[in-house]
This record gives sequence, structure tokens and C-alpha cells, in this order.
Amino acid sequence: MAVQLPNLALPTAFLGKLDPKARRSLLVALFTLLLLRGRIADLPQRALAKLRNVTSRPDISQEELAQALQQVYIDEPDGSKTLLVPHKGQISKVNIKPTPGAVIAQNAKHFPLVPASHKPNLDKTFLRQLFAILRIAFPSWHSKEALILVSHSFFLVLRTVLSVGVARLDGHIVRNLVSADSKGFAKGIGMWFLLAIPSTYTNSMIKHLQAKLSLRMRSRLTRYTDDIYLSSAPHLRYYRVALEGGLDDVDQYITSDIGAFCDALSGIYGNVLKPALDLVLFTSQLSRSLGIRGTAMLFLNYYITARILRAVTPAFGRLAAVEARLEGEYRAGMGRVGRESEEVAFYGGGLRERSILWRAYLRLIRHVNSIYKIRIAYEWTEDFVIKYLWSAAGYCLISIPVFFTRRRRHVGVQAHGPRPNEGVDNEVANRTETYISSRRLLLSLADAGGRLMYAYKDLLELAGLTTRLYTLLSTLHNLPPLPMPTPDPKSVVALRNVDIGVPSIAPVFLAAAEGESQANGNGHANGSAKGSGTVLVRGLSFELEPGEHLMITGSNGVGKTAIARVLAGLWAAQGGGVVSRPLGKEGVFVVPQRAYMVTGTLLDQIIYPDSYPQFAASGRTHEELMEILAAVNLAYLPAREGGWTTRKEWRDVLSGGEKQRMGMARVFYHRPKFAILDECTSAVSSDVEGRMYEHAKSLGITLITISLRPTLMRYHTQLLTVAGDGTGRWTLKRIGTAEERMDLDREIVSLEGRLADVEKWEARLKELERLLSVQELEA
Ligand SMILES: Nc1ncnc2c1ncn2[C@@H]1O[C@H](COP(=O)(O)OP(=O)(O)OP(=O)(O)O)[C@@H](O)[C@H]1O
Repeated sequence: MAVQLPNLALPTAFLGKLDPKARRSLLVALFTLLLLRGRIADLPQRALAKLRNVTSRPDISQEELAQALQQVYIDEPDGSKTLLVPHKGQISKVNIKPTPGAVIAQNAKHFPLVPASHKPNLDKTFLRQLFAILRIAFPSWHSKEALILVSHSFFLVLRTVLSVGVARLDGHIVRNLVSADSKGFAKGIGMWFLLAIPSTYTNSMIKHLQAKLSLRMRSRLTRYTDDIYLSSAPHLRYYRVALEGGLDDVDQYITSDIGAFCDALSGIYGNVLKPALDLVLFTSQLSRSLGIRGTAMLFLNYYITARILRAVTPAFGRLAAVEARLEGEYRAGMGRVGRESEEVAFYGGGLRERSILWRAYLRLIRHVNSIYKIRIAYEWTEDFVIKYLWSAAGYCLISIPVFFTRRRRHVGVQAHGPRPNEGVDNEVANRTETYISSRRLLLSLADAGGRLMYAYKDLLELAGLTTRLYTLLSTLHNLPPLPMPTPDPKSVVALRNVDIGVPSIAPVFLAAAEGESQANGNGHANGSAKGSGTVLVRGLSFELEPGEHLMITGSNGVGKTAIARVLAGLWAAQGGGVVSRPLGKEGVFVVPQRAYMVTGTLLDQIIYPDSYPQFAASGRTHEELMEILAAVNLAYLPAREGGWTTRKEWRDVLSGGEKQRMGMARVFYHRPKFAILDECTSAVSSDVEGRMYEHAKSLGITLITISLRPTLMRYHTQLLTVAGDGTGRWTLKRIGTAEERMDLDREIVSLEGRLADVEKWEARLKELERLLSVQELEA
């Protein structure tokens, strides 16, 4: 393929025709352009950023900034959200559109599960997985990502064309040097600088566009993944992905693997396209001076190189996937210590944790080291082949026209045609020019070959990362939706003949896992290691009308919380039973056993899971929030912590009891029809606990309490006791009328009082025994 080169003689001739003053000004202008190229390249971006920022006032007040920080986002009428991001003293507005359910359903077809035994490689499966992911990263041909890709490709082609120009100019300058043509030499140097401007600009644009492409793909994929991962009922994928999907350390997949995949993919595009283009263009250029024999040898050289390197290339894809998994395990360990630091500190478990983390780190490092070792042999062969074999082949190829062509009439890479006054000197100059141009082309060719070989290794690593990302996306897409509870028209909570059991890994994943264990796969666990599928409570039936309060009790681990999970719709009811309840958090609101504090302000803690914009839209006031805090004995918090907008790590700031009371404050804020309270007042003093229970009832909230404390029985009308003897038996009893409950209360209080005296009686008994034994001895 003969590619027409830009004729460099033209600009040189044009410069030559200019008078010295004009030439100087032109060169000064070009240098200025060279120096300011960074700022010039930034111009369109700055203009775009200005357009995007709806609020472009340079300085906003601290108050406005605080307001924006609290507001976080604005709900738009079309269902999208506009995020308010404080940025350099301004507020940037970023509109985020949630992924429509139809798009997710459409995409699900492209993400069938891969068996855990699948090993990442450059095969059909890799292409299928890559295209499935690319459908998300490039949603259409007129998306911004596609535009960046086109610009990136343009600069990649431009760089190759410029490289050929540089090679020609190189030969031309040396030719003028050999033939002592000072004017031609000076012109060549001028051209050299002229060519440097687009060349350097092109290089920086390629890097910039590559990074930008990676970032945009990452944003697309992260947003999409977040949309499906953080899905609400009936999917609840964030909750079910580990237990039912068998995928651990999802945070590593989302925060790290997506970024690594995008970097690898955007890099690979340049690393494959550019050298491949170089190879075609330089080969075509060289073949014009090498002739058929030379070109055939060049191709033979390519073929031998490819065979050698293919034979010595290790399974980089699998190695990359394992590295990402080990990285995830180490990261998860670190996260756990950060999260549970206080518990670890109380136990003095620092050294133990260190040894656990060291083990995880060493596993990772050992693996990375083994990759490095494998790479030595590979890179040694690659260097030998690309640098030395190709250079030797290059010298031989260049010598072909010199030794075997008697009289060269025309050389393809030569800047000018044959000169009319050819003498011996000119012949040497021409030969030098050809040699220098061909040598530079061959060096570039070797470089292109080297990069292509590296690209092969990168491609294998990309295959590994693709498999990781595909595993995440296919797991999320294939989690079957949970059966939705039937909305009850009478607003009752009812279970009819429901078996309660730990969900096992979904059958669709078990089928794909083909009995392989996680150790040799890509993250899918063996189902038997997860939920056992054993039934905890059998044939459970009850119906709870508003105003009827239920207490669930039973020994530890019998399945009390499991009942709450089924009622809340987190676990599916088993055994064909039916769950009916009023829907939404206005219907049933659960306060779990472990207190959860959200990132944000003090106000955010009370209104969770609502956000500040929802609070603002509801018309509720700070006074109301204050009343709620008073009801849970936390009225001192806003003053103590510096107001409603204070942001702190509330998990650490609040005490255990305070966190539990905050959980009750959420119930009072949302005022659901039913509240499931799962041991959520175990650390609260009984007087405050009692007041909170009374307050909940006065608000018309029907309580379903899971507790082992008999003192709480007085606030309930029904008692469900789970036997916990392995049979799944249970009993449901009425606790009685208010008067009966008062009697029970009185009895409980008197029994508790008498129990408190047991220690005293035991001590007295011991004392008497001691006295008796002393008297016996004396007798
Ligand atoms: N995600 C899970 N994976 C496997 N087993 C689980 C899971 N969640 C709960 N279980 C098991 O189910 C059983 C019942 O758990 P549940 O949390 O309902 O107990 P509980 O009755 O509330 O106990 P406690 O009074 O100690 O809170 C336990 O044996 C527990 O180990």
C-alpha cells in the first residue's frame, strides 16, 4: 500500500520565499504557539465547563456554600437529580439521570452467566463479554465517549503521519550535512522545529484524550453499576449479591476494578491502533525502497517474532484477575479494622488483626512477585526479539538496495527525485539520505512492534479485568427479583403458612458454577458455603391489625430476626406461604439490631433514609425534629454538637445507647403504620425505653418487637415464641387485657425484686453453713 507523504519541500520553499522580517515574525508566532499550546488546548474545555456550570458566579458566600452542601441535590421534574457540587468557591451543577428499568432489562440479555471454571483468555467469550460492557460504556454513536474516541483516533493517525514526516526530514537534514549544503541544512532545521509543534501537541493530546476517555467510561460504568447495585425492592441487589449471588468484596469491583478496566481499555486502543497503523504505514514506506525480496523478509520477520512471543507469553489475563481478587481481600480486611476499630481496641486485638492483614498482604505480594518473575523471562525474550533480532534484520534489509541494486533511480522515502547533476558525491548523499530515513523508519517499526507485543500482554490483562467486571455485572443482572409482599387492603401485617429460612445461593448461579469452587474461579462461591437453606421456623401464621402489638421472643439464633427479614421483604418467604403488609416505609419501618449512622449532618441522622431535599419538600420544621429528639431524650444533641448542619463521624461520636435512641427518633419522624423493633433498645435505660414505647403507641404506630426482655411484654398484646429446638415450632399467645398485663407487670416487678435478693440470701446461706461447721468442730 503506497501512502502519499506530505510534501515537506513545500513549506520549506514557502519559508524560503518570505523576506527575513516576515520569516522571523512567523517563527516567533510559531514558538509562542508551541509554548502556549497547553492553554490553547484547554480553551474548549473551559468554555464547555462554563456552559455546564449553571451557577458561574465566581464567589458565593459561605452560607450559600453550606446550604449547597446540605442540599446535596435537587429533584428535577423529569425524575433526574441535579447534584450540587462545591468546586473552587462555586457550585457546580451536575445533572444525573437514573438508568431506566427498560435499559437494565434490555442489557440483562447480554449478560448471561459464565461458568466459574472459565479462564480469561483472548477468545470468543472475551469478545462477547467486552462488547456487552461496551454497550454500557458507549450507549450510542453520538455520545460524548464516541466523540472523544473519534478525536483520539484522529490524533493517533496524525502522529503516525508526522512520524513518517520526521523520518523523511531526518534523512534530508543528514543528506544536506553530508553534501555540505549549509542553506539546505538551515532550512531543514527550521522545518524540524516547525514539525515539532504539531508533533508535540499531538502527543499531549493523545495522552489527554486517552485519560479523558478512560474517565468518561469509568463514570458511565460506575453510574450504571451503582444504579443496578443500589436498587430498591424487589431487587435489593446490594443486600443479596453476597448471599444469593455468591460474590464477595463488591466494593473492590466497583471502586477499583472498573477504573483499572477503563484505564486498560483506553490504553489498549492507542497501544494497538497506533503501532498497527505504524506497522502498515512504515512497512509500505519501507517496501518502496526494499523491493519485493526485502518486503517478503520483513513479513517473515513479523511472523517469526509473533510465533516466538506467543509461545513464551504467560496467562496474563488469569494472573490479572487473581491479583484483583487478592487486592480486594486485602482491602476488605483493612476496611474491617477501620470500621470496627473500637471493638478491636477493647479486645486488644491489634496484633491479631495485624497478622491477619499481613497474611492477606503477603498472599497478594507473593502473587505480584510471581508475576514479576514470570515477566523476566517474557520481557527478556521480547527485548531480545524486538531490539536485537529486529535491528539485525533491519540492517540486512537496508543493505538490500545498497548491495543488490546497481543503480537506484528512485527511492520511496526520498524527499526529492533524482537530481540532474548526479555525481559520485551526490550518489553518496542520496544513499546516506535513504539509509537515515530507512533506519529511522526501521527503528520506529521496531518500536511499533515492541508496543504491539506489549499490547498483546495488555490485551491478556484486559481479558482478566473484563472477566472480573463481567462477573460483577452478570451477577447483578441475574439476581432474580424477590417476590413482593401482597399489599393488604385492611392495612394488616399477616403471614400465612410461611416457612422462614436462610436463603441459599440462587439456582441460576448454582447452575453456572457447575460445581466449581470459588478458589479456581472468578469470584463465584460454592452454594453450600453460604446459606444452608435450612428452615428455622415452620408454617408461621399470624395476622396483626393496627393497634395489636406483637412481641417475638425465643432463645438466641432461633430465627427472630429472620422473621423480621421476611416481613420487611429482605428474604423471600419459603414453603409457598404468603406475606401481606402495607407497602413502603410508611407501611412497615424496621429499626435493626445494629444501629446505623449515615454520612452527613445531625439532621440527616433523624430523617434517614430521607434526604435533606425530601425533608425540605415535606414542610416539616426543625421544631418538630426537636420534639422528636426530646421524646427519645436526645434534646441536648443539637446544642452539644454545634447545630443541625454539623457533620461528624456519628458512628464514633454517639454512644451505643444514643445511637439506639436515634433509631427510635427515625421511627417517630417517619410515623409508619407498623414498626419492627429488633432489639433496638437493648442499650437504652428501661425508664427511657418505656417512655419511647408509650410515645410510639400514642402516635398510632403498631409495634412488632423482637426482644428477650420480659419487661417489654407489657407494651404488647400478643406473644410469639419460637421454640428453637430444631423443629421450627412456634407458639402465639394473647398477652391479655390491659388489666391482666398490669397484673403481669406487677408480678414481673415483684419477681425481679426478689431475684435481686437471691445473692444476699446465698451469701447468708453460706454464712450459716460456715457457722454450723464451726460449731460442729467445737462440739
Ligand atoms: N446471612 C446469613 N447467612 C447464613 N446464616 C445466617 C445468615 N443470617 C442468619 N443466619 C442464621 O440464621 C439463624 C437465625 O438468625 P437470626 O438472626 O434470625 O437469629 P435471632 O433469633 O435473631 O438471634 P439473636 O437473638 O441472637 O439476635 C442463625 O443461626 C444464623 O446463624
